[in-house]
Amino acid sequence: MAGDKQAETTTVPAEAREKHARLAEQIEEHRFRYYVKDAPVVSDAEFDQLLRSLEALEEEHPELRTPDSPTQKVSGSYETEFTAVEHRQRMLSLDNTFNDEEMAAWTERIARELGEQEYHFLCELKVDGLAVNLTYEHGRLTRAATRGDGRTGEDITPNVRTIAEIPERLKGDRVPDLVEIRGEVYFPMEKFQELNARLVEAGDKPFANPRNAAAGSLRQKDPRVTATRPLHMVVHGIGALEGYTGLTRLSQAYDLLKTWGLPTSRHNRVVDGLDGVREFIAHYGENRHSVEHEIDGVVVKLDEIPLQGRLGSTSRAPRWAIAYKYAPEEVNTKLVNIRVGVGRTGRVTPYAQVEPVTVAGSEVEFATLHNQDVVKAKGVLIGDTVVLRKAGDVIPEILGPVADLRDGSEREFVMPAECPECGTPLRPMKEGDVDLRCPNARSCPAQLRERLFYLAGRKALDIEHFGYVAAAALTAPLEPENPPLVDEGDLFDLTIEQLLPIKAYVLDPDSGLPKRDPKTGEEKVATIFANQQGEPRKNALAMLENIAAAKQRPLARIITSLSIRHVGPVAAEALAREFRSIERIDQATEEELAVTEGVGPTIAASLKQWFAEDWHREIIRKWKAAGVRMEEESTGEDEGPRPLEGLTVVVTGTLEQFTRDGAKEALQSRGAKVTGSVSKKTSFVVVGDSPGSKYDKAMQLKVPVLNEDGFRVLLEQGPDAAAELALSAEE
Ligand SMILES: NC(=O)c1ccc[n+]([C@@H]2O[C@H](COP(=O)([O-])OP(=O)(O)OC[C@H]3O[C@@H](n4cnc5c(N)ncnc54)[C@H](O)[C@@H]3O)[C@@H](O)[C@H]2O)c1
Ligand SMILES: [Zn+2]
Repeated sequence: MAGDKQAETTTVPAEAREKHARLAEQIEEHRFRYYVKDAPVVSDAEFDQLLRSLEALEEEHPELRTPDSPTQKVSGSYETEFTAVEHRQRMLSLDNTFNDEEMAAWTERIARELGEQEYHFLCELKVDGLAVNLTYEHGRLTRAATRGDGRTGEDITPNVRTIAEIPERLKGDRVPDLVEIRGEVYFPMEKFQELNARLVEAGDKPFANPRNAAAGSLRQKDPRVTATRPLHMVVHGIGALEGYTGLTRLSQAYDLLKTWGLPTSRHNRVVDGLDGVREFIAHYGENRHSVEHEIDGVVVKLDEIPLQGRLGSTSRAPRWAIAYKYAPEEVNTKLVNIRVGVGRTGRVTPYAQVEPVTVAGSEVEFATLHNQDVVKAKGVLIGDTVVLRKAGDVIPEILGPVADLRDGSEREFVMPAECPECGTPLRPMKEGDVDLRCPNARSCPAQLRERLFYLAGRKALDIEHFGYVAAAALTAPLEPENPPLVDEGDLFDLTIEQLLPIKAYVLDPDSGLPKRDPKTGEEKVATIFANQQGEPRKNALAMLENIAAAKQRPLARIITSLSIRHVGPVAAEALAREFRSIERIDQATEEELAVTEGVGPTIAASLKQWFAEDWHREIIRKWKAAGVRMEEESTGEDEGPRPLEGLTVVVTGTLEQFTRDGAKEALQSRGAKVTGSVSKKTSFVVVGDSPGSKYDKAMQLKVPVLNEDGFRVLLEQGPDAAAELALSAEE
């Protein structure tokens, strides 16, 4: 008994106390870098993780939860260059949930506390920007401040006045004597790179991400600088209110704010209960990138204002609202190297190799950098810690460097002057082009490998068992010395005897780099087409069979497979339809080509250039001799262009600009088949509002899903362009 008593009064173990102090200090340091310097050195997710650890520790040892713990405060208060101003009503932070369970627990708590009361949830987007407080007195903007520690913020009135969206005067004749408007100021993602480019050019530090850019832009000593930044605002709350009564629902208050001319959100939705909340969370989880600003989650609030008052707040956050955070799309990682790759058309593009990180559910090791000017504009140095973003299905990209972590060992990237694979001096294709190209189109191993890989791919000849490794092995093997293919010409004459002795690197399809043995670290080399006994592998035989079968692909696919610049599957289809043979395309004049529907002058010029190369003509000659289809019978009927031929499309939900029949007709007139149920054979599912089960089925079967914008792209630009916009569960 005495022992138990003893245990109860025992103070927190020294170890836990030290851990608490260490964490608290780290958190304060990060907050200072984030809120005062606008230059955090860890990602938000890492920061949230630290805060969560501190909370867990305090859960275990409640004595550690003192009022000045970082878990109990709204950010911190710091000396800054700005004048301090008191908020009339405190500005709070929000408690976070990270999964459905936590969200359900919160709604249960609300239900328990409110008992019989009727209530609604107001779902909003959690705008990724910085919080500001606008004070309007008799309809006039008299002050704008940052959140600060929630009681005292920084006076940024002149800066906020430069934001066009924020009214100097509220509209309408019934405005309150005084009102505090809370909202989020954000910097649009698409303008972000422009800003960093300008900063780098002027010798200033670039921002790590758009949120820091918003905060840094707003917290400028000179408001003329702020005025040059494309800042926007979304209103998400009301603080003090005097001389106005009768507001009972927050959703209605927003309607009112809108009539006063304030920038309210068009995404808010009032729902009845947890199911509605879940739907909202799911919807914006899917459509995160069709919103005009970045979001890091959603915020769920009790809509009834009197009930908000009844639930009250803690020192840090209201009890009547909660944030739900989506999986982070930004992580910090190290930029290990910048490499250059050579594409199918010889374009040489730098790309980033980073320390592998998991982001948005997948491991990322490479990120695109487009060209040497982009590298410069982003202001990243090799060796930098960088912010890497992977948004949805988009290719990972580097946002910017964490400049504060530099130690002087970082170095600038220098674009090579020569092709990394064939040594030919690089040059722009045309004067004024930013992109550099390797002009050695025929035998640059990189270009040939990429062309073959494309030729065998789904968009062109669709040759199974002919992937990246085979393409590399056939064009640049380690043995024998002379590769079986020096261009595409001999593709259809390959024999198994040629394949068996080939030794080559086993390549990683993502990077094109040799795979390494995890134990020895050595690059993996293998006989690609033969087994250890020197007999043909099954795949090799299947590949040859499939190559032979590909000779009879439709003419349009044969044209596509030639990798003629600008001639993708859609243009190839148009050419095949109009000319019906390679020979007739060759013989057509540039004018004839240019006036062909779906072709146009750029493609016409490119075709003429292509056919002017002897080695290209030689490919055609060899293919023809090998029995590749070079012409197509006319079907006789004049059908007009059918760019969607062969596609099966399902339309579900309500579209804004099309009736269901209208959508169907638009598809059918372009040659697509429209069906009512989703299967693995469906090419696209077009979804409008409230799509229902077909949408779920599409996700389940990994069929590409298009929203209305994507649908329009499908109609106007064809399946390839639309596929890039498709949402899919693939990952
Ligand atoms: N990387 C770092 O070093 C670092 C340091 C400190 C804070 N942070 C990050 O800063 C963020 C801010 O932290 P926080 O304490 O303000 O908490 P928070 O961002 O999790 O939530 C509170 C804030 O959300 C904002 N908000 C956006 N949309 C809203 C809406 N519709 N309704 C109500 N509020 C809305 C408000 O400004 C509010 O103050 C967090 O994401 C945190 O990870 C990062
Ligand atoms: Zn080259």
